Amino acid sequence: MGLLSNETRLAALLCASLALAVYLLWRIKEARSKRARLPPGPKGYPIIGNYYDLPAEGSHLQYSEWKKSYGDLIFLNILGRNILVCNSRETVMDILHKRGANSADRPRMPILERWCGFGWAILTWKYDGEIHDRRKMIFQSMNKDTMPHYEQYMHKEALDLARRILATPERFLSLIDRMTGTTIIRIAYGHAVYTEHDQWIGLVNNVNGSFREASKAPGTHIAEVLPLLTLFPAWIFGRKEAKAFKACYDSMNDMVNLPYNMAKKQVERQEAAPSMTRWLIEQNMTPDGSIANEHMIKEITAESFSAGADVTEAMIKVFILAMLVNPDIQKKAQAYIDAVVADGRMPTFSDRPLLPYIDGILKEIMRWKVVSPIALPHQLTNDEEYNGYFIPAGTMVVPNSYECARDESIFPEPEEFRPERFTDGVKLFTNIVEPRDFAFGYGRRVCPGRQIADSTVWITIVTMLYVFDIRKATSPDGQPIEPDLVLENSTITSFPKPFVCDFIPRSAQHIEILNATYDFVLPSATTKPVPNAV
Ligand code: HEM
Repeated sequence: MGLLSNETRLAALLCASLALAVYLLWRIKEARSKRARLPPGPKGYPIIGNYYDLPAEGSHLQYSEWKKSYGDLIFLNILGRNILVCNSRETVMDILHKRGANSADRPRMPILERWCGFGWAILTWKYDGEIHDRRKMIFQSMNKDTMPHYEQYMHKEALDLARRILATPERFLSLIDRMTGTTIIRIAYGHAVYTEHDQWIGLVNNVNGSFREASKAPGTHIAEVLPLLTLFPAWIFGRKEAKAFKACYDSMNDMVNLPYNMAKKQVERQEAAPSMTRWLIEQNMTPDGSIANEHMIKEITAESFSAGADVTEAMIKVFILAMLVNPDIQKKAQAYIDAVVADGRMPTFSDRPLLPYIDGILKEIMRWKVVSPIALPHQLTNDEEYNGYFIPAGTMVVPNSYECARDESIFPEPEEFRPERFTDGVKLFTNIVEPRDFAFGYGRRVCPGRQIADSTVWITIVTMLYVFDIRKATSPDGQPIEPDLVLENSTITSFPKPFVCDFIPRSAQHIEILNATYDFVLPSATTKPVPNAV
């Protein structure tokens, strides 16, 4: 016989059941109340949620449209994944900057990681473990000792671009594409690209080409809906699919290993030009001659190489578009440059403080057409309460940078290209929102390459404006050809659609000075890719 009577046992059982029922009711009520406190958003369908509400590309346009109905915060659910869209500068800053400790993760990108071989790139990682060391390494490799070398590379490549455009102006789009690649290759590895068919450029092309193929493969679309499938090898979709993903995987692998191994050999032979790789190897060299953290060094240099070129290219093309449709601004910028270089030389980085109007143009390029319109998604680590709303842990946070740049209360008539928002030509205004704050992403995941990107675009702008009048091309019947100002959206980066224009050298003297400057900057790089233009 037990110590408790049957009545007592029954009473205890009843009490426990009651407590459990109360607890369950409370949980259900709380879940309901939390659900009721989710931010508003389009209703969606059972299971698939808002899957069909979003276009495959250019989702920022739909978010901006929804802002009219739902406001600054929009909550979506796509196939079970919660998504919070921050549709104003205030909400972006509050969630991604002020609450940055809780919003620094990334959603998993299993297709990129497992099938495309991109798992080594920090942009696919959660915000823990080695990512801190890697981001620190990138920042540290851009320091006061290395930046002057990188600036010389940027300057040389900008001059080289101007000379190539002089020689074959009709190829200006592909030349800009090439130049942003060669600049970052030089910064990352110290390698100067001279020939058209350089193997290093080939590596980037292989990666881009195979990645495009893999993204188009039906398996990718199916796995987007059912990410668990990425736990299996890609050949479950057949031989063709497996081949596409393998090509992607192999090209990513090559990009991590081949340039690094070549640069490392040059460092060992003490023949390496300054670069991120050289600097990081030297900093991590141990007394026994081995390199500490070598896997990190080769992966972050490869990531800089792959992450930097496309977006910089898009920004420079936006600059050309802006000049085409704003000839008065172009003239004004040239007048400022001419006043600073009146002694018959080209502008250099040391002129930057004297040329606030060029910085005004650069800021307006970042604002006018945001080339990373939704940056990269972040993810909440824990539940979040914001303005009375409940946002569950694991929610993917999408900043609508495009909308931030079009806030009429800050930037009246946002469609207009107007550097005067930021400068009177004598100084830069300090009381206006800084477009870099939305062009390069947010909080703890802000772009670690932004200083390089900013300087590359600045020196390119000032060089192009010094050498050329950029004008609309004319059709055979003599009419100016209007460029399409609407950007073409891909998943992450938006690009100007292919367009034509004329590059008219400003005078024979400008060309002479260009050629002389080209010979003067980094004179040790003697192999000349283009004969002196006349
Ligand atoms: C105009 C050129 C560039 C633009 C507009 C740009 C923009 C961005 C944006 C919007 C992000 C996402 C930030 C976020 O998650 O909130 C990002 C991330 C990143 N960018 Fe850039 N970027 C540029 C150039 C570069 C360059 C030159 C490098 C390398 C030297 C670079 C390396 C990276 C890396 C490694 C990340 C991932 C950071 C992380 O996930 O923690 N970017 N960039």
